[in-house]
Amino acid sequence: MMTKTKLYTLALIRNNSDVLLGMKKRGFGVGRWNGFGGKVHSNETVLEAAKRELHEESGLIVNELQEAGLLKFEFIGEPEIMEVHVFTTNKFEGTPAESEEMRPQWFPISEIPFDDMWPDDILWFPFLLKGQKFSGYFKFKGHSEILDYTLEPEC
Ligand SMILES: Cc1cc(-c2ccco2)c2oc(N)nc2c1
Repeated sequence: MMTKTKLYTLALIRNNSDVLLGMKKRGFGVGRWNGFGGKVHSNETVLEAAKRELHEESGLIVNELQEAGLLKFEFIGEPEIMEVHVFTTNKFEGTPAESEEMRPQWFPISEIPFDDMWPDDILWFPFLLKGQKFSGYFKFKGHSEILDYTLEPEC
């Protein structure tokens, strides 16, 4: 089967020792805490999409996002590979506000709710929190079982 890569963004906002997560209220990943992001439109760059999605989902305005990592997700039996560009910043304007998609909440980095997040997160968050860029590939069976993965720091 021919696989097709689709671009997504994911932004993790920091404020000193806290990280901003959103509870997904509907759609893909519903019921899990995650960063803010979504699909990249054909008329925008990945960076523009990351800023747009963050604003749509959290109300925050960011002028700069730094690249944090790259994650590729494959699902057994599905042709699409999700190529997720991960960004982070601690420079933002505004106060997080609930949207139709997301309910935002600040978490101390010592209390990140990994049990209620995508199962890959506990694996790559340490790189993110250390400011070490990373590149990962995860093969999922359904939405909760990782069959195998690769994950490495990228310089
Ligand atoms: C399979 C998968 C997808 C995403 C995703 C979709 C759009 C943005 O991210 C994830 O995000 C996280 N943290 N794990 C994830 C697993």
